[in-house]
Amino acid sequence: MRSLPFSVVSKPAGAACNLDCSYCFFLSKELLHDAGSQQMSPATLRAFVANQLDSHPDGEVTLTWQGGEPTLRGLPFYREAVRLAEELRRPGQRVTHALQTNGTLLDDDWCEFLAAEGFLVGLSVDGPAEFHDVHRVNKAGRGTHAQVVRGWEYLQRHGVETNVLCTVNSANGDHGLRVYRWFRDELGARFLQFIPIVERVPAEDLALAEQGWTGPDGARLLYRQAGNAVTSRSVGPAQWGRFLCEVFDEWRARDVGTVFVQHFDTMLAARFGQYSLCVHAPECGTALAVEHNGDIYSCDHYVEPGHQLGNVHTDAFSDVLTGPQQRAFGSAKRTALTAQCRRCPVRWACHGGCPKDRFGTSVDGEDGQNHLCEGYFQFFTHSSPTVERMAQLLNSGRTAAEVMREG
Ligand SMILES: C[S@@+](CC[C@H](N)C(=O)[O-])C[C@H]1O[C@@H](n2cnc3c(N)ncnc32)[C@H](O)[C@@H]1O
Ligand code: SF4
Ligand code: SF4
Ligand code: SF4
Repeated sequence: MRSLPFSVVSKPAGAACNLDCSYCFFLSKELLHDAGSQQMSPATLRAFVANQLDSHPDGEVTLTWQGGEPTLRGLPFYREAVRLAEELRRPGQRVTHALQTNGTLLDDDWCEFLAAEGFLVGLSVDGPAEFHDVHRVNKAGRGTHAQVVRGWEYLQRHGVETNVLCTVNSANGDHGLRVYRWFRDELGARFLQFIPIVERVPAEDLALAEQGWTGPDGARLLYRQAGNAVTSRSVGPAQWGRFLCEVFDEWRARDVGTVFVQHFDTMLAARFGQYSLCVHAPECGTALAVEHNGDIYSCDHYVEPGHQLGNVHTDAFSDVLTGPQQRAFGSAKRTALTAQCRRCPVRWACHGGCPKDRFGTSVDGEDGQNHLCEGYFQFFTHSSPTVERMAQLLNSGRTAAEVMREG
């Protein structure tokens, strides 16, 4: 059978984290497991790596570590992961490594290793301190900006390839230009990804969710994609659209070809029928998540009962991907589009957005409209003429950056 291209994020330290970001529902996922260690065992690591390699017999394999905070699993675990990949890979198979981190525990030892092994690192930063420190706090509730910037500096000093992941939320949502310029001019970042915070929650759980998923009596709530209320930490639909438009205008005027913003690259690729971001692809279902105990889930945003597909010890990734449950999960993204989406002029770029955010009502009164639709529509409509022009330039053998000279 032909192997499907797919990706997996895995959680070597489970949902454990040294921070307590107020919008982070991933922390609640520890409730899925019995109390005890959330550390991925050597046996599960081996099964995970072998399963990945077996399911990509001829392609390139990326081992992506996430969390919780994956650096809590310690450097020896990753040295072993790299060694195992080398031991188990077939001739001609290439293995690359990626780590998504809050950056606060990075030091010279870590960064020397990450550089030597060619890791691609995603670093979470929500812009300048005045915004970042609102939500990205440690267990004592203190902002973590200074530690994250120190982590960035270690990464730079050792030449580690780094992407910045910036969530867009209630604190920074009205400041797209300031955030973008800070990344470009003060941090010196060149690869940026913006993720909208949409903390969807049933109305009856909203009060608890606003307190960070733990009530005064210590009651905890397992986060699920359910309900149609959102926390006050979430970005608003129009705010999300304005944020992206502000960043786009600055990028289009100055930075095409020198700063890479995932949403803009994705849009240009979609113009050529290629989909690099599941959120704006016609279908999804090829981005799996693996918990520390090896349990496999449909997607990192659906680590919840009802979406478990198997376990790395017993089920091949290639089988769970092509099984009926996951195929239905992936194609529902297309088949469940509302009539408003189906006739939308920017559907080619948007594709209705992520199913987890489809809890709004369409203009026709139909359920299942993306909560962020207004913002997506605004952004994709605003940027379409420029993207179209870039596509024309590329088709005529020129560079997309030439669009900047055209004013
Ligand atoms: C869950 S963290 C795990 C890795 C690491 N601890 C970090 O912060 O980068 C992965 C990414 O998810 C983002 N994230 C956290 N809470 C989120 C939420 N409610 N919605 C969308 N993304 C979220 C984080 O900001 C981070 O960029
Ligand atoms: S550092 Fe990452 S895992 Fe930890 S609380 Fe923040 S977003 Fe969540
Ligand atoms: S549910 Fe959303 S995040 Fe998950 S694979 Fe589909 S589009 Fe991507
Ligand atoms: S912009 Fe709105 S209507 Fe258009 S495809 Fe996206 S979610 Fe659907």
